Order: sequence, then structure tokens, then C-alpha cells
Amino acid sequence: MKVVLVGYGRMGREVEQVLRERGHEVTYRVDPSGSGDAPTLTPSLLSGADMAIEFSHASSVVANCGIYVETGVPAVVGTTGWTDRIEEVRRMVGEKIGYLWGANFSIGAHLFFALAVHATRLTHAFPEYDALAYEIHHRRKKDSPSGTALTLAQKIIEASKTKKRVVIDRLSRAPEPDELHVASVRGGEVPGTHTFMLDSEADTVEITHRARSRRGFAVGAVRAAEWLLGRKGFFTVETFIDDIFGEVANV
Ligand SMILES: NC(=O)C1=CN([C@@H]2O[C@H](COP(=O)(O)OP(=O)(O)OC[C@H]3O[C@@H](n4cnc5c(N)ncnc54)[C@H](O)[C@@H]3O)[C@@H](O)[C@H]2O)C=CC1
Ligand SMILES: O=C(O)C1=N[C@H](C(=O)O)C[C@H](O)C1
Repeated sequence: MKVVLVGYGRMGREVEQVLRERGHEVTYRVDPSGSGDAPTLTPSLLSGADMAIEFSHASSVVANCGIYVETGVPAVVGTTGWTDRIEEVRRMVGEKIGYLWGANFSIGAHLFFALAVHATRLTHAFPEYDALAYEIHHRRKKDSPSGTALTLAQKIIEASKTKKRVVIDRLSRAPEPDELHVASVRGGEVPGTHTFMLDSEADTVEITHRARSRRGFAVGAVRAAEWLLGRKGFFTVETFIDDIFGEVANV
């Protein structure tokens, strides 16, 4: 595949390495910081490209989607922090191009989601267990909570009989029983740690996904791009995971 990298920061560079290892070619790197070949994405940069892979900033996702649609180039997007506009992007994409978005492309994160959802269902019989979640990321991360934490929270709300709402703010009150509290911490170099906790008077059950590096995210994104080639429509990473690895993502 001839790939245009949109966003050439930590993830863009990691994806470039994996693309090379898997026999693909990077034709352009787009990044406003000056670290790529061009500062902004334009239709002409996508000419001849088979795929775009975007790890950029939330503020650019919708405009970039317009350029993918205009040029007919499919895109895998890992950028987080923009899902308040996901329906707009879904409508823009329609059946015109293949577009796949995921908050977390590492396989382990999807095992983590599945385990957390399964554990939540098991506690239907044990209402003494209260659910909560927290995530830790490096000091340069721009969005909070992480896309992964928001995805986890949504899945837990769907699986839980007691939790109906997600609260992400710093709480200056006790959470209501139907509120799932999701907390975020930023600092150091942590590539991404997410913990889901079920806590009772007797004990604590903790499920943690701890990324060791960004490689798992990058491998997943490149595999998702290989999967997307030739498909049309708006997909989330869960569809790709389901298709490749069986019923892992949506247990
Ligand atoms: N889905 C997943 O598996 C993962 C998602 N991410 C997400 O990917 C995004 C990027 O993460 P990192 O690479 O760690 O951040 P980073 O800050 O190292 O890199 C982002 C790059 O995008 C550039 N950028 C900003 N606006 C742009 C635009 N309009 N067009 C092109 N480039 C633009 C910035 O100059 C920067 O170089 C974040 O939203 C992060 O949460 C990060 C890791 C894994
Ligand atoms: O910004 C990051 O670094 C990461 N972002 C993604 C998220 O917001 O969930 C995925 C991973 O946790 C790393």
C-alpha cells in the first residue's frame, strides 16, 4: 500500500516503522509542526495513495475526513477527543469511502474491554460490587479522559444494571449509585494504562491494560488499514477485531 501519514508525532513515527516492516510505502507525512513533508493535508497529497493513516489532533479530524471523501482515499483514524462529532463523520463517509476509527488499536485493549464487560455482567447477581475506572497517560497527552476510557465507560454502561451515566469531572460530591466515575491522571512517559475496578466491602477485582510502548497501537492500526482496503463504509475498530479475531470485541 502507498500510505499518507496524517500527523507525524509519536504515533505517526511508530506507524511508519510498522508500515515499512510490513512492506508498505509512506508517500507523504503531513504535520503542521514542520516535522513532515507538508504542513496541511490537501487533495493533491492524496493523489495515488491507497490509504491515509491519521494520528493527529481532534480539531483536524472532521476537515480531514472531507478531504478523504473528496479524493476517494480510505482512512484509518486513531485520533481521540472528537467523538462528539462522530455522527457528522459517519454521514460524510456514507458508502463513499472506507473509514475506520478506533480509540485503541492494540489487541490487548480489546481483550481488556471484553473482560471488563464480562465481569460487569457477572456482578448482576452481586450488587455489592461497585464499578469505577481510571487511566494514566504521559504528560503530553492533550485529551482527557482518554478515548479508550470513554469507550470502556460506554461498554460498561451498556452491560451494567446499575450504572447509567458516566461522570468524568473532578467530583466535589459523592457519586450517585448509577454514576460510573472515570478518572484521569497525566504525567511522565506512561504510554497508556487503563484500570477497571469492581469493589466491594470484602474485596477488589481489578482488570488493567498496560501498554508497554506504542508498538501495539501501531501494529493494530496498520493491520486495520490492510483490512479496510477494498471495503466501503464507516467502521469502528471493533468490527475489524471481530472479523479478524472472532468475537473478542463484542462479547
Ligand atoms: N487509537 C489508538 O490506538 C491511539 C490513539 N492515539 C491518539 O492519537 C493522537 C496522536 O497521538 P500522538 O501521536 O501520541 O500525539 P503527538 O502529539 O505526538 O502527535 C500528533 C501530531 O499531530 C500533528 N497535528 C496536529 N494537527 C494536525 C493536522 N491538522 N494535520 C496533521 N497533523 C496534525 C501534531 O503537530 C503532532 O505532531 C491522539 O489523539 C492520541 O490520543 C494515540 C495512541 C494510540
Ligand atoms: O494519547 C495517547 O498516548 C493514547 N491515546 C489513546 C486514547 O486516548 O485512548 C490510546 C492510548 O491509550 C494512548
